[in-house]
Amino acid sequence: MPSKIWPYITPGIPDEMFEHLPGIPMSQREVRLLLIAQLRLQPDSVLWDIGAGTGTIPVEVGLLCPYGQIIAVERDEEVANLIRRNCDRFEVKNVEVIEGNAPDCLQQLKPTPHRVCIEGGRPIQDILQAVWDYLPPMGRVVATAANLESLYAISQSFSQLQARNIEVVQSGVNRLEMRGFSQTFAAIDPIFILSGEKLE
Ligand SMILES: C[S@@+](CC[C@H](N)C(=O)[O-])C[C@H]1O[C@@H](n2cnc3c(N)ncnc32)[C@H](O)[C@@H]1O
Repeated sequence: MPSKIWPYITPGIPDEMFEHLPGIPMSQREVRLLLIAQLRLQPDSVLWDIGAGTGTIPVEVGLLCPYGQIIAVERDEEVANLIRRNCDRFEVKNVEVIEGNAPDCLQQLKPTPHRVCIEGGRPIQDILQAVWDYLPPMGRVVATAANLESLYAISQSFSQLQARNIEVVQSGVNRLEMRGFSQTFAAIDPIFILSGEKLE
């Protein structure tokens, strides 16, 4: 695979075009699309991506929002370097990668965000509470949950924070695959995507 891929029209970059590391989770393309739609981005949005993993969101948003700034927060040094390599691969220049543990590292992030994506970090309630203090009125948070406990925790936090326009979507995506001699539909792990806005 070439080290640089350019140009690429987003959104919806195929998963295999990113460099991945074994054991490091990444948002699957169709789920990523739902998540990006919920962010409701503008060309100059500032996005914090907390628990940025493989860096698929920073790459897609960096390309979609040419005047935007993306701050990718990742606690693991090796994974943070993977995000940098994926940004280089797509020649994305408007992403800054911060190695740090949320929520402790959030106070050092500049500028403050219009949009926040949360896909990693526990306890999720502490991260949501911390993020809320940095959001402007009408700022949006999109958080994902892979299990019932996370769904409940995020939902409860939104309620405590008095988030407005809360939406919850669960993905249900099947992809055609060859299994032996048969073409079979295989399910992608369903994910809950929750979003909410700060009123004031
Ligand atoms: C599900 S993955 C994110 C996948 C990503 N959206 C992608 O498509 O590549 C979650 C990531 O969050 C990171 N993480 C977990 N807790 C964190 C925390 N408290 N602060 C920063 N990063 C964290 C993990 O190291 C992991 O790489």
